[in-house]
Amino acid sequence: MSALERTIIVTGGAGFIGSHVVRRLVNNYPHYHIVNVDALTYAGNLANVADVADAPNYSFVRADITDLEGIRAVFAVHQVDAVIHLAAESHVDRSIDDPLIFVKTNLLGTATMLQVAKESWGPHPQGKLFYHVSTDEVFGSLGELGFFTESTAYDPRSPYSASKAGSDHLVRAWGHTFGLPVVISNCSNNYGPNQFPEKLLPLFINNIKHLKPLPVYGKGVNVRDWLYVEDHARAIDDVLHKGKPGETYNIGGHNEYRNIDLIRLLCKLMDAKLGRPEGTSENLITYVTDRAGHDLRYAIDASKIRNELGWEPSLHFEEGLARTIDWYLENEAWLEGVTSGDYQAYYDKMYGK
Ligand SMILES: Cc1cn([C@H]2C[C@H](O)[C@@H](COP(=O)(O)OP(=O)(O)O[C@H]3O[C@H](CO)[C@@H](O)[C@H](O)[C@H]3O)O2)c(=O)[nH]c1=O
Repeated sequence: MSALERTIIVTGGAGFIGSHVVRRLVNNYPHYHIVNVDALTYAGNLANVADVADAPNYSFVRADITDLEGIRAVFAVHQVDAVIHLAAESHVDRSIDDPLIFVKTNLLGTATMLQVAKESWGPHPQGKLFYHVSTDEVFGSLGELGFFTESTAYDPRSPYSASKAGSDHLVRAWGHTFGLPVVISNCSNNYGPNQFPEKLLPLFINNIKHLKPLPVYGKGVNVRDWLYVEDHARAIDDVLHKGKPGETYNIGGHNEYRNIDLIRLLCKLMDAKLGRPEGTSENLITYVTDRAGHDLRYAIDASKIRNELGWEPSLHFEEGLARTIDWYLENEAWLEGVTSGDYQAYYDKMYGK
C-alpha cells in the first residue's frame, strides 16, 4: 500500500452495521485500506463481508477489543489514520440477562481502543480520527412527544444503554484530556440484511417463516424509529469525511412505528410473500411479559446531520422492509447457520420454545 493511502480500522466489521460500513468503504474508496477488526463472537460472521474478502484494499484481523496487547499489535502492523469503532455488545435483553459482558466489552473495550490510539498517535495528533458509533438509547426514553437532539441529557436505563453512554463519555474524556480527535454519532434502530435474529425484525421474520410464535413484549405500544442499515452506513461515511472532531451527530429515520403496528405490517407483507392466507402470521402474535425497564419511545431529531453534512435517509420504509424480508428468505443458508448455534440456545432459554 502506498504512503498516500489512508488506513481505517473498523471494529465490529463482521457484525450487522459494521459489515455494511466495511462493504461501503472497501467499494467506494479503493485508495483506502480497510482493516476489519472483529472478535467473531456470536453475532460476528465473516459471511457478512464475504463479498469483499478478496478485495486488495481489505484486511481482516481477529482480535478482541478488550485485549490490550492484541489491539497494540494491530496498530503496530498498520499505520492507522482513523478508527470507526462499532464493536459492542448490542442486545438489550442479553444485557438484562448477563450485564457484565456489556460492561467489559463496551466500556473496557472502548477504553482499550482509545488508549492504544492515543499511544500510537501521540498527543494532539493531526489528521487522525477516532469515530465512535453509538446509539440513541443513551438519551433514555421519551414520552409520546418530542425528539432526542444532540443536547438532550443522557439518561440511559438498561445495562446496555448505560454501557454505551459510559463509552460515549470515555470517548469525550480522551478527546478532552488527551486531545484525541473524536467524533460520535447516535443512531436509532437499524434494520436490513445481516442482522442477528435476536433483534425484533429478523427474529420475527424467521419465526413467521417457521410458523413459530411472535413474542410481543407488554402491549406492543413501545415506539422505535427505524432506519435502513445502508442509510446508516452512508451517514457514517459522511461523518467520517465531513464531521467535525469534537462534535456529536444524531442519526435517525424519522420513521416511528409502534411495535405492534410494525409487526402487523410485517405479518401482512410476509403472508403475501409466502403465499399464505391473510391473517396466518398475525395469528402467531403472542403477548409476553414485558422487557424489564422497557423504554417507551425513541425518536431522533436528525436536523444537525442534515443541515451540516447534507445527510438524509433515502429508502422508503415499506420498500426497505420488503427488501429486508426478501433478503432473509433468499439467504436461507445464512439464517440457518446463525440460528443453529448460540442463538437457538439463548432463544430456548428466554422463551422455552
Ligand atoms: C426482540 C424483541 C423485541 N421486542 C420489542 C422491544 C423493543 O421495543 C422493540 C425492538 O427491540 P430490539 O430489536 O431488541 O431493539 P431495541 O431494544 O430497540 O434496541 C436496538 O436499537 C438500538 C437503537 O435504538 C440499538 O442501540 C440496539 O443495539 C438495538 O438492539 O421490539 C419485542 O416486543 N419482542 C421481541 O422478541
